[in-house]
Amino acid sequence: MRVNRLDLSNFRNYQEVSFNPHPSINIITGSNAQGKTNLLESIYYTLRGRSFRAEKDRDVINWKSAKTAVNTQLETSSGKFFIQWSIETKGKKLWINGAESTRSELSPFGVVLFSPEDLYLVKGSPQERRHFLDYEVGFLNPGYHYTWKQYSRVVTQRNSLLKEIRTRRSSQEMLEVWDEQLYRYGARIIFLRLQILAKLIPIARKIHYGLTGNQEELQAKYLSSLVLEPGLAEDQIYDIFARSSKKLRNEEIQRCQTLLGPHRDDLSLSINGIEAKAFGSQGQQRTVTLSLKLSQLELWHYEFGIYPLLLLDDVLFELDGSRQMMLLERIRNKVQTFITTSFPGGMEEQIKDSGAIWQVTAGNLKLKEEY
Ligand SMILES: Nc1ncnc2c1ncn2[C@@H]1O[C@H](COP(=O)(O)OP(=O)(O)OP(=O)(O)O)[C@@H](O)[C@H]1O
Repeated sequence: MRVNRLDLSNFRNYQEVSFNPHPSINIITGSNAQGKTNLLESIYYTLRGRSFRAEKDRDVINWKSAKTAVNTQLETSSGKFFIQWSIETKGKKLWINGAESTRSELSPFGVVLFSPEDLYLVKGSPQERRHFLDYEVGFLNPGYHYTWKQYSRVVTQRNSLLKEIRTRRSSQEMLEVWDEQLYRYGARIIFLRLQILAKLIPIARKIHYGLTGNQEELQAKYLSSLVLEPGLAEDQIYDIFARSSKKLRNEEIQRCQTLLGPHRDDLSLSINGIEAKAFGSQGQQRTVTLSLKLSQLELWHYEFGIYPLLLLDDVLFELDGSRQMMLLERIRNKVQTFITTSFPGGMEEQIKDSGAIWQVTAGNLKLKEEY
């Protein structure tokens, strides 16, 4: 899958810009605050229908304008697609090949982003790792998001009810209704997460081993708030969830909180048997994140037969030379990649025959060198 052309009109600090990226590696360079990340953001927006950093859609509209347009010509193994976004303060619209469409119709088009914030995947709270499981790999199963939304709703409602039972001494009868839904959606989420991880982890381990010159072994394990043995079916997880939850009923009422379930789970990540969060160096944590991100690419390819786009925002050059080389070898002529950096020194040699360097200056983009 690749972007053949991107036209931006009043997107962040770009007024009118056309970009015909290289089919393989694109290095976007320039001083600070020139628009490198904004360019990546526009590509991400095209494919996900939201920004990876703006809280509100209107933030991406150029300050001097009332609306922005992002038009992208995309090519995949199933054909050519023209994706148009029009974003205004009052709302946004999407057209795919001229027909008004919804965001969910973008699901066949994949994009994997690695930005500095993603380092929290290793060093952040369990919530960051659950976010990875729910938003970044959950999409591989079409029913995942629906189940996850239903589950979140049930947890919120159940927590309010627990509070009511405690403060107003209401009857516990209503809890039964929510409990059944909690176990059903919860067991499904855990089951799907385990299924996805069973595919993702072996790929990530292999990539990590390669990126570290066969020096480091990555271990990743799902940490559930329930006591689960390997290989359980969904209804077995349901039963364990129900049994364990009933034992905690009184404590849940006292604390007004649902204490068990996938919203309390985590993913443990270690390198050569040592916990990456507490003991990994910055470079090691970065490599673990990169291995997980690259395994997303491979998993997507395995499931759908095409590689998504890869966006690396300010992260490649924090890796040492050999890890950079290994990364570029993996993606060269296979994955269309966009890499931002203020220091492209030495890249010319590495992207030989397979990339281009672009210069961004105050919202203007120009081809610096093509290889
Ligand atoms: N809605 C907007 N309209 C106009 N300009 C904007 C808008 N939002 C952000 N900017 C400006 O865009 C500029 C470039 O931002 P961007 O984050 O892309 O920089 P960058 O080149 O990636 O820099 P760095 O190397 O520091 O990460 C900033 O100076 C910012 O003020």
